[in-house]
Amino acid sequence: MIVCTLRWQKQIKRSYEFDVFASTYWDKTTRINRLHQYYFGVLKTLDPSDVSISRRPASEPTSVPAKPTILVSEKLGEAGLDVLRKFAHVDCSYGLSHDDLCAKISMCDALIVRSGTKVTRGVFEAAKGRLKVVGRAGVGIDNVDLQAATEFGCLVVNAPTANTIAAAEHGIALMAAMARNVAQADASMKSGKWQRNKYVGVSLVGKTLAVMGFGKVGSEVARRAKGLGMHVIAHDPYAPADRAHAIGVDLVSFDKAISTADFVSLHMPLTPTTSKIFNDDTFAKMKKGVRIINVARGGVIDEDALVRALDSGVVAQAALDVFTEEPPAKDSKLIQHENVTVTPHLGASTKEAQEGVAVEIAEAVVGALNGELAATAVNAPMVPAEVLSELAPYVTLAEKLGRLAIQLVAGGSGIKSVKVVYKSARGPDDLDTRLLRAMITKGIIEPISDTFINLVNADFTAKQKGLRISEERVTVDTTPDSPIDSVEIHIANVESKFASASSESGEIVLEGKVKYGIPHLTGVGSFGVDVSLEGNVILCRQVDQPGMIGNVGSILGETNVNVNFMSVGRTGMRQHAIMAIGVDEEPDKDTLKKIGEVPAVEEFVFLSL
Ligand SMILES: NC(=O)c1ccc[n+]([C@@H]2O[C@H](COP(=O)([O-])OP(=O)(O)OC[C@H]3O[C@@H](n4cnc5c(N)ncnc54)[C@H](O)[C@@H]3O)[C@@H](O)[C@H]2O)c1
Ligand SMILES: O=C(O)[C@H](O)COP(=O)(O)O
Repeated sequence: MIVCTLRWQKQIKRSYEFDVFASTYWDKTTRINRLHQYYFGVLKTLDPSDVSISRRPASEPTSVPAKPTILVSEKLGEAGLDVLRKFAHVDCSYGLSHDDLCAKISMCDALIVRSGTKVTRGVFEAAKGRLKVVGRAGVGIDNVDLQAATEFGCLVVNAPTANTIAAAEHGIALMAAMARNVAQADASMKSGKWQRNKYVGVSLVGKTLAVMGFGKVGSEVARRAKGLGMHVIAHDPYAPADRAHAIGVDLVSFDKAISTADFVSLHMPLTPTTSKIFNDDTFAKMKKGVRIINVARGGVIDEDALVRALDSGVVAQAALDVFTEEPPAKDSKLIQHENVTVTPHLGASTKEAQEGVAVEIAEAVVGALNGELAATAVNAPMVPAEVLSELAPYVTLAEKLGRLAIQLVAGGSGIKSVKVVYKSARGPDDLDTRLLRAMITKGIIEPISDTFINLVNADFTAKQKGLRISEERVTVDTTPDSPIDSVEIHIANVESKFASASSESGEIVLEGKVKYGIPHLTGVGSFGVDVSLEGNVILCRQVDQPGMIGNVGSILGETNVNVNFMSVGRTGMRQHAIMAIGVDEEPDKDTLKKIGEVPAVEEFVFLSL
């Protein structure tokens, strides 16, 4: 806490207490300037010489993080915007061109889109590392380049549930409207005609509906179609049969579904496997006169093939909400086809769904910017909150062990494989190590590259750098109250800067534990040590003899380097020992040199955290 006294024309006007941005600004002038930057908008007449500052000794200054900026590139419900505005600067710039989006994105921490914004690799490149989260206010994430997001360490979250019913209702609406020529008859009447014979429709009751993709929307469509008296079958290679049976739906093969249905309703995501899955071949297998509804994604249909199937009468009608290109060309044969009913991607467009989606995505994005792992993460493992809080100190331990390990490798690179051993009283199913593996990867890679590593891109980056991280879980007989007893990092086939860190098998080995919530280094090579990992670490190998702790301690003390922890591990009395010293500051070169010159010190290394 800083106590700041402000004066106008040499009179003391007021004292304020501030949290300053960063506690590292020790000298008074800098701090005054810092406060000026913060308050200048309010105190325009203030001159730096009119501010006196004293640091309140009793408490530590805390940092005031700057508000993040969230760019919303498509219309989002007000309730969602309210959630965002409480936390961030919100820039609602709807309808940006791709170039304008790229120009803005490096000033944004998060981006919220619907299906109309293409979040390409170019967007991630233009973000220059600032973009942390992309929120998709809806289900389909085919407009976001997930591979690029992952490579750039950007989390992608979606809002997968709030528009399900809206989409299902739209599917049913399109099916009924198509079957009874509602749109065509409406247009005809509005052009002054009265064509009762032309628009004779077909009934839904008793007809077979094939639901292709029995997920959230597909199953809701199935439920509603049953209520309309239809016979419903479904195809979904990944859906559990009992969920389908529970609502009286049979799961069948793709060919069976398309060849027996009178109506085919599409509800699968657009993926490389489903792209153009409805094509000349598949239309040829359908019953003549079949009717097709698509509220999923335009790309699952080969649209030229659909036009051919409509022209030949194999497909009697189609009702489409989604298109390969959106908006489609005005003269598109498909859109203009008299047997086709179209809507401009309205499946999710109800007031209720849009408010729900907006809140769902706003909460996910705010949570992600706050460092929480989102439950709807698309490109990162989802770790439940309770697991996360239990693992928190081990996450810190994992990263620090990684950082220490890489600094022990001579040359600092050239590592091909790292083995991590988790010792735990819990069974393997009870121990989620993805987060720990990611943090070890972060600790190992960040000091030797300019890549920022997080849970999103850790595995990808390790693979890209040719680093294989293998994991082994060893069950030990300790208390299962704590998730992990110890974490070990083994790096094989590398030379160590500190020979004593290599075990008998020649691997660099470090072991760490969490004690009272604080990460500790507890093993180096074959030596047991115990040093809390709160600052930097000096490792010294020495001949075990009296006075060593005092000797090294006083060299550090002479240059005001504070020792926060010290421990000695030895092979035997008066034999070799390793002294592990935790230091708050980084000693200068001369101080380190003096430590190396202590006669009993055989080797030493400074490791910064
Ligand atoms: N038109 C709209 O406005 C609108 C609104 C909501 C959802 N959608 C789209 O609808 C689709 C479904 O959404 P959802 O929320 O039900 O998603 P979901 O993930 O709950 O369901 C998709 C289902 O498709 C299945 N599937 C995957 N590959 C398949 C394949 N090759 N064949 C058959 N099934 C396959 C999956 O197993 C899953 O059960 C998505 O494409 C989504 O983008 C569109
Ligand atoms: O995938 C979805 O959620 C739907 O296609 C809705 O897309 P929209 O948010 O652009 O309406």
